[in-house]
Amino acid sequence: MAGFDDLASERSKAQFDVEEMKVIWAGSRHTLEVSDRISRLVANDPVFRKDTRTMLSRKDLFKNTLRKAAHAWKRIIELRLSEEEAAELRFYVDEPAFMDLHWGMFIPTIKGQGTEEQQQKWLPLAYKMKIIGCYAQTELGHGSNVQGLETTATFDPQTDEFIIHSPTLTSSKWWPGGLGKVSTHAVVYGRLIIDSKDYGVNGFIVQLRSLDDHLPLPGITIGDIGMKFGSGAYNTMDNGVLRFDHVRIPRDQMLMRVSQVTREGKLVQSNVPWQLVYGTMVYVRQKIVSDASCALSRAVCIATRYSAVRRQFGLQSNGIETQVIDYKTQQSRLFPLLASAYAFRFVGEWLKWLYMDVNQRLQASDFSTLPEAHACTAGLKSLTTSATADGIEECRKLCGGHGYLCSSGLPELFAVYIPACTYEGDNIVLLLQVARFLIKTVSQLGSGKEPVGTTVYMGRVEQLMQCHCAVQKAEDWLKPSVILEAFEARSMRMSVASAQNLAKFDNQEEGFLELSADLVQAAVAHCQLIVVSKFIEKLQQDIPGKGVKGQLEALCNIYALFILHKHLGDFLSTGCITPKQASLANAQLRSLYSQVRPNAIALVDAFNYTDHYLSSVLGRYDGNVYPKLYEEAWKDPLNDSVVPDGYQEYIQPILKQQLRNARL
Ligand SMILES: CCCCCCCC/C=C\CCCCCCCCCCC/C=C/C(=O)SCCNC(=O)CCNC(=O)[C@H](O)C(C)(C)COP(=O)(O)OP(=O)(O)OC[C@H]1O[C@@H](n2cnc3c(N)ncnc32)[C@H](O)[C@@H]1OP(=O)(O)O
Ligand SMILES: Cc1cc2nc3c(=O)[nH]c(=O)nc-3n(C[C@H](O)[C@H](O)[C@H](O)COP(=O)(O)OP(=O)(O)OC[C@H]3O[C@@H](n4cnc5c(N)ncnc54)[C@H](O)[C@@H]3O)c2cc1C
Repeated sequence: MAGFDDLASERSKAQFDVEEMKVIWAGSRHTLEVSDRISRLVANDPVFRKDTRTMLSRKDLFKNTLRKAAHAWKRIIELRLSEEEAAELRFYVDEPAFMDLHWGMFIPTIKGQGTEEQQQKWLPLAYKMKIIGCYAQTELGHGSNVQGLETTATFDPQTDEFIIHSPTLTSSKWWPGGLGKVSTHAVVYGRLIIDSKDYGVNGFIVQLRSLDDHLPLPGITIGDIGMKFGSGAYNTMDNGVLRFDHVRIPRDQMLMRVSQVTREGKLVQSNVPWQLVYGTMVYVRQKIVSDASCALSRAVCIATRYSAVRRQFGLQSNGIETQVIDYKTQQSRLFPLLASAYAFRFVGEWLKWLYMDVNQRLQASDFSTLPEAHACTAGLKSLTTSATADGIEECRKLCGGHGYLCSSGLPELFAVYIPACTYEGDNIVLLLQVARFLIKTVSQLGSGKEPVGTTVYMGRVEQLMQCHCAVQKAEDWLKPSVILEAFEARSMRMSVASAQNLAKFDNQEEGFLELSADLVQAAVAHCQLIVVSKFIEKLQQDIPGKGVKGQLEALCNIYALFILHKHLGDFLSTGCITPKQASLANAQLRSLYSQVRPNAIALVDAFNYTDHYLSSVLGRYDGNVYPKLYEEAWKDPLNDSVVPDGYQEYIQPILKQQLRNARL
């Protein structure tokens, strides 16, 4: 039967060891074992079913999410799951919920911005979930502009308390996940006011609801901000609104690692940079990059399997039509996304390492790598989430009409994913941060301050401003050194050109605003260079397993040459390559697609996703698409009755009217 046979035959064609590729994808044999075991545990538990999600009303959907979260927590306790296993469980439960903000933002904020004493007081309560917290930063009037927040925290020396207040409508907290209906506590960001002087934004731990009856405490107004894009999707989350009317909290509930307020009302700065108040965002942006590879690989897995099952046109001698995956246009849209999923996986791995390294340095009072960590997390968060959101939509189109059905799993994946382009920093705003970092780095060249980390290449500015790409034949594009130089030269030249244009302005801030669209492109070029270089570095590691390294090399080259093709204007206009070399790159790309084609199904099998996680009829492991699509359609509540509700009120009268008109 079509589907079963197609995918089995595809799997038999694979030219590499899929089991070893699973280890590479997971990160280690241990991680693969944990992920495999937990994914099956979730798939086999009826409470974690997902199939009715898009048909539930908001209230039922939300209650179902609460049920799942409570059940997840119960299983975590019963099975004594480690933090790693619990995180895998959350991943495979696959539903945004208040727990994400509690574990992903509230706890990390206390850890990163609280003093030892504050951590000792609050963390045990949070770890045992005796309190549930969220991250209340964004307001109705300001999200990107954190320094523009209006909530006030005024110190009252009489009572040794802060008075938390929402002075305007636009100061209402707006968006925090978990806030609307669940959280008992929040880290609230507000302006620290002492003796009428504004000391800027800081974090405060505020209790919101009673631990007895869950009612908001006096002076606090809370609710959900309403339905969001798509059915199911992010509507499992209670993004909330919050207002304070002179709510008092003890002084020791200001997070005081960065600066302290004494009993006398004096502000004392510690030796850590004030930017640490933004530290949780660096942590979460790093996590979001890893998540991007998961979301993109999931969509790619669905589209690749379906493309091997789906046949259209091109009747062959054996009477069978062509698999759509064999069309070159399908390959040229699908395989770069497959390559991007792997590329984002490896850059995510590296970013996790970078974050851990920065954290260790911070503990030892070495703050030197914080600007680089901020630029990398901001830039890569922006690059990977934008590409993933676009990629999921492309996968939907790659699945033709059936991709538009909820049972394909793609519409809900798209709807739940796209806010990643906005939350934790709007993607353009974040690229502008990278641009500032690049301009600063360029301005310091030749000053004796050597560029570090991902900007080391800028130290070779003279060479990179003049070099000429050495490619003479298509295969030359397979050399990592050739690819790296082209990407480095493009990024260097775009940053230098931006810096030179900026220097023409008397007022640098005005110049930055005027040139911001170009600056964003320079930032994108730098971030793409990071992704390419981290993929190349990954290939320099010991990679066991028959044929595994070869497949990864092909994917790395596809990613790089696809980006080169997509941004050809940059590469040509900066003179990094010639039009002839561009056309050789394109020829090489086509040849790489042919190389990946027989391995495509095995390359998506290596993600090791269960059918439960994919929740897609089109992406089923067994390829049994058509009977299941047919079966799925009959489950729609609209098919509960043969004649629909409303027939007598609305259809019959029309038909009768038509009959009468016809008689006239
Ligand atoms: C089912 C249940 C199971 C239970 C299982 C339990 C186990 C579960 C385990 C784990 C689950 C974990 C899940 C984790 C995933 C989390 C989920 C995520 C969901 C997402 C929710 C979304 C949350 C949010 O959106 S929070 C709000 C985020 N807001 C923003 O991002 C705002 C964006 N704006 C900014 O960041 C900044 O204001 C700015 C960057 C735009 C800067 O503005 P600007 O005014 O220009 O600059 P200024 O503020 O003055 O700063 C100047 C200097 O500071 C430097 N700088 C800026 N930002 C940073 C930074 N973050 N770090 C370091 N330095 C920074 C900047 O470069 C300037 O430096 P300079 O040297 O002066 O140039
Ligand atoms: C699903 C979801 C969950 C969220 N969860 C939380 C949460 O838990 N806690 C929390 O505190 N917040 C949360 N947020 C809020 C989120 O962090 C902000 O929405 C985000 O930071 C963007 O800010 P904004 O809404 O103010 O966008 P704006 O800044 O108003 O953006 C609007 C437009 O203006 C552009 N723009 C803005 N500034 C500039 C500039 N300087 N230069 C050029 N263009 C600019 C942007 O690119 C964008 O196109 C969440 C948001 C969403 C969608």
